[in-house]
Amino acid sequence: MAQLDIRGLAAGYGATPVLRNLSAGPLAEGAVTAMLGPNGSGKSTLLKTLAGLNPPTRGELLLDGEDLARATPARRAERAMYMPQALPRGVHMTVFESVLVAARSGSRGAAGNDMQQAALSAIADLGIAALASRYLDELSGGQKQLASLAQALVRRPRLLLLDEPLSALDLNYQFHVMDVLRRQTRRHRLITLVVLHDLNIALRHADHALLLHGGAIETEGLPARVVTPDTLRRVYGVRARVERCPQGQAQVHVDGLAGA
Ligand SMILES: Nc1ncnc2c1ncn2[C@@H]1O[C@H](COP(=O)(O)OP(=O)(O)OP(=O)(O)O)[C@@H](O)[C@H]1O
Repeated sequence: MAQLDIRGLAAGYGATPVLRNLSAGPLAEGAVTAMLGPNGSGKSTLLKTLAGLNPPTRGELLLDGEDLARATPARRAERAMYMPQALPRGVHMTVFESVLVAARSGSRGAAGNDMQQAALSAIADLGIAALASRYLDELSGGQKQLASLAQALVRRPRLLLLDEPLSALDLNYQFHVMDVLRRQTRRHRLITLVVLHDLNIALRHADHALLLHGGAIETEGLPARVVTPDTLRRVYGVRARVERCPQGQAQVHVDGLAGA
């Protein structure tokens, strides 16, 4: 079955449980799923568990029917690519070299020229061709984030896990990156999960949304069905409206804190 199914997942840190009996999906291939929820609700923990960095204490993570929780690290690395919230520092490599290394680590026997071409086109897709020969440790925060996205996308994993990939990006790049993510997810039939705090971006660009609250899924479905005044009050504690702008796009307007 071509999809990701999360069933009865429990995970945490040492004796501290974070995710409790969490089930979500099926998340379809070719779809971008926005992972939403307040600070500390368990979004990064869920991504890290999917990436194999934080083994679950219970449950199944079925990717195309295969349980990732029981896969070897090598098999998981082949199938899933995880981009953390905090990017590695002090890597003295050019953007092009870093994307080429990522392309090689994900390739299955592709020729050298093909990988160079793939690296160049991942860099061009993200609109950072001008940065190709710059060193990663000399880039701005947003530029580094774009280079990391190029490294993630060039791998073309089955499961793409991105933790707040827009956090350092300006308005133009936020839109552009979500557009690239959607196109690549469709074209290469990826299953993409992206942690977002901007609900309007989720409404505008995601195909599906998961809303976490206290380590469990509060609700899941089409973004416009997940992001509602009711869920915003219950989960984020705000009074908000979700209204369509004149162009028809749903947008969140926060009027104040719930109870204020
Ligand atoms: N390494 C860790 N050790 C112990 N507890 C942790 C660790 N990392 C996270 N936690 C706890 O797990 C809970 C969920 O954290 P997580 O990082 O998954 O939340 P999040 O939804 O990604 O939050 P944010 O939006 O702030 O990034 C929090 O209560 C947090 O304090």
